[in-house]
Amino acid sequence: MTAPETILRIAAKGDGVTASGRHFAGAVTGDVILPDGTIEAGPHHVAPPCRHFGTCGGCQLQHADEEALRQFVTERVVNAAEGQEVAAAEVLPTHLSPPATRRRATLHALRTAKGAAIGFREGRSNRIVDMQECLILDPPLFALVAPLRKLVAAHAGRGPVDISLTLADQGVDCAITGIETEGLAATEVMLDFARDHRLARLSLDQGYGAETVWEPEPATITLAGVAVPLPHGAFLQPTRDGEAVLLADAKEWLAESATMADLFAGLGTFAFALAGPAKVLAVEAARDAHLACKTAANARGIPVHAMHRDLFRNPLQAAEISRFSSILLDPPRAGAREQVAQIAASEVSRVAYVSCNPSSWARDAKALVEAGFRLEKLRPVGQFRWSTHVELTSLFTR
Ligand SMILES: C[S@@+](CC[C@H](N)C(=O)[O-])C[C@H]1O[C@@H](n2cnc3c(N)ncnc32)[C@H](O)[C@@H]1O
Repeated sequence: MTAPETILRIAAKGDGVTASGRHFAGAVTGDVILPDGTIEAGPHHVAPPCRHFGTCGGCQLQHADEEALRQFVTERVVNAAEGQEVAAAEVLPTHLSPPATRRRATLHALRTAKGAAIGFREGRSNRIVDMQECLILDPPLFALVAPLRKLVAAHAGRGPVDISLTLADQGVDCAITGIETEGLAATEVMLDFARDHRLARLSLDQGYGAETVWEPEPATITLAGVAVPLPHGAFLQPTRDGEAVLLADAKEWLAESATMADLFAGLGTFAFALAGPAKVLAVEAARDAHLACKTAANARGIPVHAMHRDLFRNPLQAAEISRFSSILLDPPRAGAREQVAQIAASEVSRVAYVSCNPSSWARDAKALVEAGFRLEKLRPVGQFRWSTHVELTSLFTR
């Protein structure tokens, strides 16, 4: 390289990119790459606030300031649309979740010669970063890290331990895989741990699936004012503030609809927010999530009809889709190619598409545009702050 080059944007995997298309790890928008390859920090380059940044795989972008982070999330979504030649009539302000709001996380732990290590893994490695601080976790989740370290040090075998933490209505729902509790004394230890730390639920998976050992009252998650039973491992939007933004968009965009289908509905995050007086069909393939949604809707007499169906193998057909005033879909990272083909072939004219993967969304968006839809609104959302995971909401009409 002969002349210094300025970083113009952050690429999908978190590297800084120059005008000539060169990628530099650790560089952010506005940094200058000197001829010897060193990074001269620009106005958007900040000192990473967490001591683990650089080794911990949980965050990739703590060296970017708020403006550069926002630009990254926005461009990921807008560029994905443009890459498929899908033009948005309006790009709404990007939402970024603040620090200390992540309400679910899976940590890894291992007993060591000195005690135990617990935390996220290093990037591209199985090594565990022993977490002394975490700026993304909701404080009740982080508060359990030190006690869990002690528990693993005293009671785990030599194998890996996985710990899923979710903030439920009653406190933290904790599911541990890899600690064996044979005998009464070992079980007592786990019960004491749950009681001492006021867990909402403690489940242990000893190779035969999650088994609840402590749950003083049924664990629930309140969605739009409805307390829904919380099954093990069920999907939840990662932050409350992010969920509120997704719901506000969906409610505004689908306000006029009398009947809706919420596809890939999970526990009913969108269905419960959109129902009444509107009627909502909530379709979901995970049986536990489907049953939780159904139970909550029936118990409260809410006009949500829960349907158990695999929408990859058996998407709602065009004739079924045409019965609804509008469709909301929020598929997993793979997107919803088969389902979108049926939506495209139907008579429905209003579709809200929420996505956690701009690439698969853009592919599906193109199929909708080819079927006569227009992308009216597009909002980039960054619930996984400081990471390269990006989400979005979008409204299509025809
Ligand atoms: C991104 S989550 C969204 C869940 C829900 N909309 C929410 O906001 O909480 C995607 C959901 O799709 C479900 N899912 C995955 N594959 C599916 C399939 N083939 N058919 C139907 N649902 C599926 C998952 O179980 C999960 O609940």
